[in-house]
Amino acid sequence: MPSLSLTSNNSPVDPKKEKKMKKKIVLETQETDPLMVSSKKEKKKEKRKAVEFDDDDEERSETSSELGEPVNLKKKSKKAKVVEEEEDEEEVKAEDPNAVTRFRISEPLREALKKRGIEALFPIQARTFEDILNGCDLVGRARTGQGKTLAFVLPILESLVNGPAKASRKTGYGRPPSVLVLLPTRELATQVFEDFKVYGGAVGLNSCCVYGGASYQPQEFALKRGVDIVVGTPGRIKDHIEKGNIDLSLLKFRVLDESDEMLRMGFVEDVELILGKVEDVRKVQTLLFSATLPDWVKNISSRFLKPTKKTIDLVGNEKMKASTNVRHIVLPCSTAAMPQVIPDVISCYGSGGRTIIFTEKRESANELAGLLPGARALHGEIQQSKREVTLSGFRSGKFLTLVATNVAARGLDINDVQLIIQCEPPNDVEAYIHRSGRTGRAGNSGVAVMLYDPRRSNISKIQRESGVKFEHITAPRAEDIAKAAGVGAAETITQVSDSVIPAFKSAAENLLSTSGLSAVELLAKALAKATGYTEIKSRSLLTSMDNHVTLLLESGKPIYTPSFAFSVMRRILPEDKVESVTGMSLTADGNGAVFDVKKEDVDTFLAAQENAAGVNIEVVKALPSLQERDRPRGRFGGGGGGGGRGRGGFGDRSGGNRFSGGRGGRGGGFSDRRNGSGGFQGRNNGNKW
Ligand SMILES: Nc1ncnc2c1ncn2[C@@H]1O[C@H](COP(=O)(O)OP(=O)(O)OP(=O)(O)O)[C@@H](O)[C@H]1O
Repeated sequence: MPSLSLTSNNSPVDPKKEKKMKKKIVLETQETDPLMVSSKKEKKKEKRKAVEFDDDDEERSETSSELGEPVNLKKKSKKAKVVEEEEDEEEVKAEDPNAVTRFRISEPLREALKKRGIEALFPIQARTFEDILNGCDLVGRARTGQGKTLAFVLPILESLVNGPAKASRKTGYGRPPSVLVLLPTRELATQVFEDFKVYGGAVGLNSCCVYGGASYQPQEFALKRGVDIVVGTPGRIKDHIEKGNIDLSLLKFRVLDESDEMLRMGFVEDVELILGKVEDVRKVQTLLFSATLPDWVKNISSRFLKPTKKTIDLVGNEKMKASTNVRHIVLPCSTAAMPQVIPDVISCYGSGGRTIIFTEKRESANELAGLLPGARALHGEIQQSKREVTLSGFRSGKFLTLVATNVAARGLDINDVQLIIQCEPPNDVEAYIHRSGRTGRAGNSGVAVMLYDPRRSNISKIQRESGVKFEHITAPRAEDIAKAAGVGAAETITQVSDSVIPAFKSAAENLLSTSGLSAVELLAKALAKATGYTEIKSRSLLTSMDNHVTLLLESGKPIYTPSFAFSVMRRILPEDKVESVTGMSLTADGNGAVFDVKKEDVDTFLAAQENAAGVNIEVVKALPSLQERDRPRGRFGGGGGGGGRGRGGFGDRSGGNRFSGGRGGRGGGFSDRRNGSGGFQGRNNGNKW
């Protein structure tokens, strides 16, 4: 039974309810004031008063009791302690300059935020809130995962229900939208729509999401019925405008999220057409957000935003443009080695959470998803309904590895993504920043591993432009993975019931007496077998290929070309052995060449140096710095081979140019319109997501 206290009119009130009422009054007072409502001192005073009032009441009721005064007093001091603790906690929250209570955010929105565990705004939200609510056009930039979505969702909603946009906003059946949000991908549109649904719903505003690949009818229906917020991809929105389903005459806000991607992808015309439908631009507020804002986007943005626009750039000239919550790692790996290396990278760096693997091409995504146990592919060629099922399965944890093209690079916010693997460095730094930013979100940490061809990859360019200082590692060694597996297996063995011992004891004794191995050695073998190991494969440092070893060749004079290295080897080794060499790369100092040979050929190569004076061949213990070349001939395979044989230095003989390609800059595809045949078809060139 809750204890009752007496109010001034002596009617009994549940103290919990009373406290809530008092709290509400305090919040309401705050709402009437603009930003930081009452000063800290005033707040303290108010609270102190409230507590004193509580105490008085309790004292009155306590003293009116005839029994057990000491008990009651004890109770009171405990309660007072709790109140004090609560007060301290609230003070800490209130002291946070970004506490939600310090902004002009109304009660229902605050409650909705609280339900999702949000009590303070992130810096980009805090820095842009007032400007947006006051009606400014704004360009906002913050690193990935820093909460840019709520940075526009919250002030827009607040403006519509309590702010400047309220007066002229239409309500009722068939109302035209007040807000239009454009995003580059369907998945992202759905995600942002979810936020508008939750927070907009809390203040009585409704939203709808329109994108290609989905049926027109339900979208038309929702638009005709009347909606406050429309979220979608440019192609389908343009279609709806042309069909007369979207009337922008009373639009109050237009938002370009991931603006650089939308404009870069050849959407400039669509976006311009859509934005151009607004007759009186003075009445519309335009907001533009992204983690990356190349200069050319800034220039274009001046066409869409008013000259008085504000720019809040939390990255600015800081060297590091990518997420600072992410460990950025690079690992040399050939295409052929990926199916073996990727599972090991996941076991070493995935922390048991979700992993997203990025490939450049759809076929590579399919192929890799087929090779990795429990992985699914996501790209633009997959039917929309299947794309949605795949993404929701990944979000809900039905499977933990998603192999995706750039369709998943932007904006996607998926819980517990611990690891990002990029199968090759992307062509532009923005793609690196966004892909690696799918982990390490909202203050959490994560790991991004990028696989690369040490001779051709533009790692130093990405490093320079993103400000990331890459950590260089080699593929997890089989010994390390086996060791970790052995520890786990040893634990499970102790859990095996003793009841099995009699059945296996005589076989064990027999083995011990005949094998010539010690008990420990035999047990080690048993653990290996239990974890699926029958041998430990050596892995090349250069290409990460199993059962390959990386060797260094020096000839006593500079080695300027791979052909020269091959010609040196031809003098001392049989042709078939020279032919079997893969991954030929020149060292950065110009004095040597590194390459991979099969494990069983190592001795032949090491012995061959005896045949020529001045030639040195040795096993590489740590990969030296290598010369980087541009990638004119596509990645993995094609060119680069020695001796004019045209064989790929990185030896992807099986798949030709599978992981090659890249995006053709502007005009690369994405078209989620008309035929509904997959949203990322290149319009102007072959950018196949
Ligand atoms: N004030 C906040 N407090 C706690 N969590 C928040 C807050 N604001 C946003 N979040 C959470 O942070 C995560 C990242 O937010 P969001 O997706 O908006 O980031 P972003 O900056 O748009 O990232 P990207 O550049 O990758 O698109 C989301 O899960 C979101 O719910």
